[in-house]
Amino acid sequence: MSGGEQPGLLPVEEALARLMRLAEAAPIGETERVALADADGRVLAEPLVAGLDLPPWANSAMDGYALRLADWQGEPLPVSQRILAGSAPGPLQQGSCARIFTGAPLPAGADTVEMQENVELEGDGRVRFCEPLKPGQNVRPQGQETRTGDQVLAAGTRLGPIELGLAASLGVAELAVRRRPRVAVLSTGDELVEPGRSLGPGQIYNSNRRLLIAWLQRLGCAVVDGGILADDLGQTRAALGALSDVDLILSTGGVSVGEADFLGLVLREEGELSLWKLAIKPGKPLTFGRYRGVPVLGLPGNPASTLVTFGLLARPYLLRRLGVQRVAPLGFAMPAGFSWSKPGKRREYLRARLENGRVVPYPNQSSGVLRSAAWAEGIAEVVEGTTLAEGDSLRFIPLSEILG
Ligand SMILES: Nc1nc2c(c(=O)[nH]1)N[C@H]1C(S)=C(S)[C@@H](COP(=O)(O)OP(=O)(O)OC[C@H]3O[C@@H](n4cnc5c(N)ncnc54)[C@H](O)[C@@H]3O)O[C@H]1N2
Ligand code: MOO
Ligand SMILES: [Mg+2]
Repeated sequence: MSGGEQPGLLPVEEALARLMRLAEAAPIGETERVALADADGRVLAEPLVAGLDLPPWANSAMDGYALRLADWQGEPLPVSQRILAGSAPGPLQQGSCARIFTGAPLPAGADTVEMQENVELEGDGRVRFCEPLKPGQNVRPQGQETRTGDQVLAAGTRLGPIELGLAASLGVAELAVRRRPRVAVLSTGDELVEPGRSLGPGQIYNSNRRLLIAWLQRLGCAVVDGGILADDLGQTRAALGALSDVDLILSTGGVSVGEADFLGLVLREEGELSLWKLAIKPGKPLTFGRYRGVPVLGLPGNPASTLVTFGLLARPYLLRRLGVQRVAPLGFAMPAGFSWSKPGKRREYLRARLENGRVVPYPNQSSGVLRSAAWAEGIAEVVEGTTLAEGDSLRFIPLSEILG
């Protein structure tokens, strides 16, 4: 145990490693074929193999003139044809050049293109090449990007705009993807009220439900909205037991040690518990287990704790169940714009911004303050047992890296 670890609290890396093993043991293996238009955010189930060369034929990278360099002695050349993108040119006549435009096929026999800015047109229409020419210049050869049979995307790739564009460039209209994980969202807490209704004494609005449902949908999950679950042992058992057909029950709240924290209790006493109590702030009481065989991830109820634990642990868990290999956010090192003098027992994830190239934390890091995350551009990691002076580097994980 290193100096900063707190006995009984699981280090974050160990928790993530355990969650990854649990995810690998419960893959969502079924696949379906979807149109590219419906594939954004989904996970590729089979490698994408090129069924054609890219480009499919040699073409010009510039608007200009195509010629065969070996046959050219430096003299001005007559223009024997004009080739636009989308046309199918005949072969290049010997002793001539072709007017050609960007993306147009190179005529057979031509091997070099000069851009039009570097030529002069003679009175009789012949083209004088004014600059030295290199063989093959401004030509994009057939198969330069991809050869037929190349694997361009591995199974387990998460599909986004770039991957969809790449598949389209290969003429692929449908892809085999993993089916959407079915995730039930439960918000525990007698104090919770949905927006749109008026607040009674002691009540607050349910923010976690909206936050998690929107995030899960961006992740390609099919959400089963379990609404608000009362702080009641019997109702907790019943709610968990009724969700036998989902891939994951994701709840918030009720995992600490309070007398109304029943979710953790049910898992600890009646289910199987794989992790509980992490060396992470916010997020310590994060709980993972199974209830009647269904995986249950209990996120702490404080909204910033929900955000951090979903982004750093639940999101990687779900993606790994879909076969995605690189799941943990990478972030990057940035200099601190603050100092940290008291080494913590838990790894702290500060909601922070970059200002003048330095990490600046939101002034109120209470785990109940969701506004800190709306202000923030990322999460800055202060490792347990360490101190920081201004200018020391720390990991900054942009929210954009994890939100989706
Ligand atoms: N004696 C101890 N008390 C607490 C400990 C501890 O170790 N010993 N840990 C604290 C930490 S750290 C956290 S985090 C919280 C987490 O508790 P729970 O996950 O059991 O969550 P609740 O108690 O149900 O709620 C915590 C807080 O968050 C609010 N909340 C809950 N759900 C929502 C929601 N859907 N939308 C908005 N806000 C929500 C709730 O009202 C509470 O204020 O436990 C500490 N206690
Ligand atoms: O771990 Mo709790 O999330 O600090 O507030
Ligand atoms: Mg509660």
